[in-house]
Amino acid sequence: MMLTNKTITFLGAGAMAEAIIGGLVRNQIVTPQQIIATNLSDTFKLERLEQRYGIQTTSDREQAVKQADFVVLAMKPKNVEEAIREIKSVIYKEQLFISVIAGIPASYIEDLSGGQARVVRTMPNTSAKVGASATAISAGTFATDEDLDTVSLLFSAVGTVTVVPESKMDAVTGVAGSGPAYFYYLIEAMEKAAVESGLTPEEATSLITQTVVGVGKRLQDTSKTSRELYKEVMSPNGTTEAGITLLSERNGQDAMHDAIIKAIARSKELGSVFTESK
Ligand SMILES: NC(=O)C1=CN([C@@H]2O[C@H](COP(=O)(O)OP(=O)(O)OC[C@H]3O[C@@H](n4cnc5c(N)ncnc54)[C@H](O)[C@@H]3O)[C@@H](O)[C@H]2O)C=CC1
Ligand SMILES: O=C(O)[C@@H]1CCC=N1
Repeated sequence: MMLTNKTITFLGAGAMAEAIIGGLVRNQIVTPQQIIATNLSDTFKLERLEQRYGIQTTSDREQAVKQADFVVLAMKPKNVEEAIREIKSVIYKEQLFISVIAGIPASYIEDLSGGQARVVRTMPNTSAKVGASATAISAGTFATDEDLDTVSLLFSAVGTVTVVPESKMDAVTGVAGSGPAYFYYLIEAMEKAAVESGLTPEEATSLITQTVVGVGKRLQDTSKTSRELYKEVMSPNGTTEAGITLLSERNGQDAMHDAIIKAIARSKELGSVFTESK
C-alpha cells in the first residue's frame, strides 16, 4: 500500500543501486515498472539493467527525477553536489530522498535541495547483492515516521534494517558498511595459507566459504558470546590455541579494533568536509 503506484528513481546506477534494484524486483516489493534508473554516462550499463530486471532507464536525469516519488541518491560522495544541482529545478516537496552515500549528512542534502527536503540516510553493505545486507537507516530533519517505514520496507528487500539516530551512522559505516571487506581480507589470507599448505584453490575456496557460512549461521543461532564461541573451538594445547596464540602475540585483535575505529573516523571526516564546504 505504502508503495503502490509510487515511482522510485535511482540517481546513480552502480554496484549498490543494482544490488537494491535486484532485491526490490526479486522480492516483488515493487514492480519493475515502478523503478527508473539513471546515471552519469554509461548507457550500456542502463541497457543491461533494463534487460536484466525489466526496469525503466533513461539518460535524462531531470526527467527521471520529475517522475519520482522516491529519489535514491546512489552516487559517490564526490558527485552528490553536482548531482543535486542538476536536478534542483525539478524536485518538489512531496518527494522523499533516500541516500546510500557514505559519510554525507542528511543536512547537506537538505541544504543542497533547497532546505526542507525529506531525507532518509541509509548504510547498506555489499551483501545486499544476496539479500543479506545489514542496513541501518536514520531520519533527516524533515523525514517522518512513515518515511522511515517506507525506507525500512524498501531495504528489507536486501536484508535486515535497523533504525538508528544519525549520530550513529559513522559507527555503522565503519562496522557494517565496511564490515564485509574485513572478512574478505581475512579470507584472502586463509586462502593463501591453504594453498601454500597443499590444498587446491577450489578446495580452499569451498572449505573456507562453508566455514564462513557456518560461522554466520552459528552466530544467528546461539546466545553464546564471541569469546565463548572461539574458546569452544580451542582444545587445550591444540591447533586452534597455537593459531590464536600467535594472533594475540601479534596483537591481531588490536589491529582489527583499530582498523574499525579508523574507518569510523574516515566516515566522520567525509561528513565534516561536506558540512564545512557549505
Ligand atoms: N560499496 C559499498 O560497500 C557501499 C557503498 N555505499 C555508497 O554507495 C554509493 C555508490 O557506491 P557504488 O554503487 O559502489 O558506486 P559506483 O561507482 O558503482 O556507482 C556510482 C554511480 O553514480 C553515478 N553518478 C555519478 N554522478 C552522477 C550524477 N551527477 N547523477 C546521477 N548519477 C551519477 C555513476 O554514473 C554510477 O552509476 C557511494 O556513495 C558509497 O559511499 C554505501 C554502502 C556500502
Ligand atoms: O568504503 C566506503 O567508503 C563505502 C562505505 C561503506 C562501504 N563502502
